[in-house]
Amino acid sequence: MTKLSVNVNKIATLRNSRGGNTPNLIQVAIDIQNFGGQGITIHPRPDERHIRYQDAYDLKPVVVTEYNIEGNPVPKFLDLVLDIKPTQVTLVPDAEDAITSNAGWDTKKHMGFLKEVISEFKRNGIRTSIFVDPVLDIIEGAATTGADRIELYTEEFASEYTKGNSEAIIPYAKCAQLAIDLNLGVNAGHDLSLDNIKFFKENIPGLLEVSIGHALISESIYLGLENVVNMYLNRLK
Ligand SMILES: CC(=O)[C@@H](O)[C@H](O)COP(=O)(O)O
Ligand SMILES: NCC(=O)COP(=O)(O)O
Repeated sequence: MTKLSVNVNKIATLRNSRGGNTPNLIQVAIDIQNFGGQGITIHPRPDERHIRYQDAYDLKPVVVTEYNIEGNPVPKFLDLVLDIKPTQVTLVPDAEDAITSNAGWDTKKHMGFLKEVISEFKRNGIRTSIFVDPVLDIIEGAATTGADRIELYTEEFASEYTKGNSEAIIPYAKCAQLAIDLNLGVNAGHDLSLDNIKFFKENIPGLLEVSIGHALISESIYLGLENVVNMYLNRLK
């Protein structure tokens, strides 16, 4: 079974655009779970342009499914995650000025650092996942870091699939199989959508979880949030 974790960054973006509390991020997270969502993902960024650090704390008591916090493990992020102790932390090597995540870890180059932060999170009972491009060497490195899971960075797949190139799935399927052979769980995310999720799910072995935000919230403008959550759940069966 593949779990759907809904990334609520875009709800925070909309809220912040007016400075008040509409839409109410906490209520949306509660509703998503009531609609069947199996997890809530946030990706706070240092400039707090969408998720604020305080949101991460406010969400903690209401996320009764899986709480996944993503981000670059700079000291402020490390402190936040160790304090909140979510179900899972996903480490993403994003630059401060990046519009959105745009690359996975070079697991060989950053091996020492990754081993250190991963062991600290694991000591605190937090499941660890690292965001990676679909490259076999990188997956081997991920296994050596001690991470529990990888999150496959799916931007390239999504963009190629939209152009009709369904073969773009091949490196992802190979990397997922290698991860399984190396005892790593497999998550995926970035630009997954109602259009590509079924094909992705059907072709990736052992897919445990997808985190989806940008497309899901955009689709909800037309189709409604409850409906869209259920459309994803149907495609992930
Ligand atoms: C790691 C990943 O792919 C997502 O967390 C994505 O980066 C969402 O972040 P933004 O909402 O800031 O684009
Ligand atoms: N980890 C990916 C995520 O949380 C959502 O990415 P996107 O759907 O907003 O591209």
